[in-house]
Amino acid sequence: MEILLDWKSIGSLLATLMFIRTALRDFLPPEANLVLQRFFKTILTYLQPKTISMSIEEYDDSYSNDLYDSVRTYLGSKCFFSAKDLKVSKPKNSKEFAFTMNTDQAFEDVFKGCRINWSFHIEKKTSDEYSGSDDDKKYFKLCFHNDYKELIRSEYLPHVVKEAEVIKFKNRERNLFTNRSVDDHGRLWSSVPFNHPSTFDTIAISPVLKAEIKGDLEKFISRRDYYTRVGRAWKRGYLLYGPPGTGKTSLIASIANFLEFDIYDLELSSVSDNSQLRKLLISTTNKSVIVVEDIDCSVDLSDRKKKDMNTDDDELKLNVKKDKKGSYLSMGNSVSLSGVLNFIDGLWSSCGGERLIIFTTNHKEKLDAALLRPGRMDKHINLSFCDYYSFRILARNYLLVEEHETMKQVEELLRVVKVTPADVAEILMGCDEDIDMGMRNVVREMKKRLVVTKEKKKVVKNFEDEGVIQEEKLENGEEIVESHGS
Ligand SMILES: Nc1ncnc2c1ncn2[C@@H]1O[C@H](COP(=O)(O)OP(=O)(O)OP(=O)(O)O)[C@@H](O)[C@H]1O
Repeated sequence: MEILLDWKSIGSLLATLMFIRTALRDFLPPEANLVLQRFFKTILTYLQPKTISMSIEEYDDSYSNDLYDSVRTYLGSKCFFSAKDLKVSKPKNSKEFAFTMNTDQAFEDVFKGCRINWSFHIEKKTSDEYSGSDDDKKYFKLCFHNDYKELIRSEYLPHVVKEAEVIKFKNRERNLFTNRSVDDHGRLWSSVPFNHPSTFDTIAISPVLKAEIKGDLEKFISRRDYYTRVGRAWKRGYLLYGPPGTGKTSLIASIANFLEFDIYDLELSSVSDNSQLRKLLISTTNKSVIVVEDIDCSVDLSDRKKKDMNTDDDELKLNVKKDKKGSYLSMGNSVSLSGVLNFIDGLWSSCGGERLIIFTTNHKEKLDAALLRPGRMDKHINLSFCDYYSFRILARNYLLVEEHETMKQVEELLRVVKVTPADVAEILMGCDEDIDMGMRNVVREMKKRLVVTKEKKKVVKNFEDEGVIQEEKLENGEEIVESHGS
């Protein structure tokens, strides 16, 4: 009954309003009419909701949107306490849990009196040149009162970016080398910390090589205009090769520290296809080092010539990977060699920022010539066994010693015995309070190896006489001789 009355009242109110409106229009002069119209318009505008929204998409014209990345990190740390539906994961090797908002969840943030409502959305995409037709459009949406538009632009968004950087930095510090970045790229990136201690001062390589690398890096980062002028991507490719334990990883950390670049450790064997590879690469930030370690084990790169003939890009899918001994591991990887080569060749031409791509291998000889040709790997850096100069750096780092009575002996032994800097570092580690013991242990280890080498040579000699010798190379590059006599 009450409802009926209400409807009746509304009806009569509307009728009255119509009557007044007609009366006003007929009896008031046009000027007064205009003023009244403006008045009603202002009231209507005032009554309209003043919330405005902005969306922050994952990709901006197919290129990754840095702001999206920052928002994800920022909200990840904030939403734990307030969002009602969270995704939680523990990235492999990470000590931390990662929280992310589920889709269509809301989270309210307050900044300088302004309430900001955040939500996360995923929409099915129709087709996209870069990321493939089945990719989803992901975006964050923020809604706030119109009055705070300027505050959001000039203060809140920069605040989000800054906070995200602090969070990322703390995560790196906490998780050190093993941390994988918590992102929705399938956890393919490992983020390497900025505070890795290896620098050009601590790395044990020859001074000539050190100066050469530093000079090359300095030249590279100062040549933005040059790269723009010649129309090439501002990138440089390094190939670090040498036996295990000679400092390839340490050199990468030294380079990143020197340039103050981020490091992305790309696990090629985990990338499912070329489009994912492309997407990952364009999602890297400017000023970054992209590392593909043990390239010879990641995909079967040596197979190129066989498969390259008369095949198109799709056919060129390599479904194998090898372990360090060269045996084939599980199938399923479908990153093509052409995918890798294409990205080296300049996928980033229009990305702007500088990027260094570093490949490492223990077996340079296994790499395809196409991968080694100039333009793809601008610099090949050989890291080898410990020489006297490198040893002195390690002794200084680990024992704080410049001179010692055994130095001469060490120098002579290093001429004939192959030890890696990692071997020496292992021996010296923990001997900083007993320098003599540290140095003695190094000498003892090298003498042991010398005896073994001499023994082996003797065996070779004997077996050579019997004609049943087969030479092989150990993985660490040390030549050994094994007899396969009957
Ligand atoms: N040239 C070097 N200078 C200083 N330290 C080194 C050097 N080479 C190796 N080390 C020490 O040995 C450890 C292992 O070295 P690193 O991982 O850099 O070698 P790598 O060549 O990358 O080995 P792998 O091929 O097995 O990955 C390092 O943590 C470091 O302590």
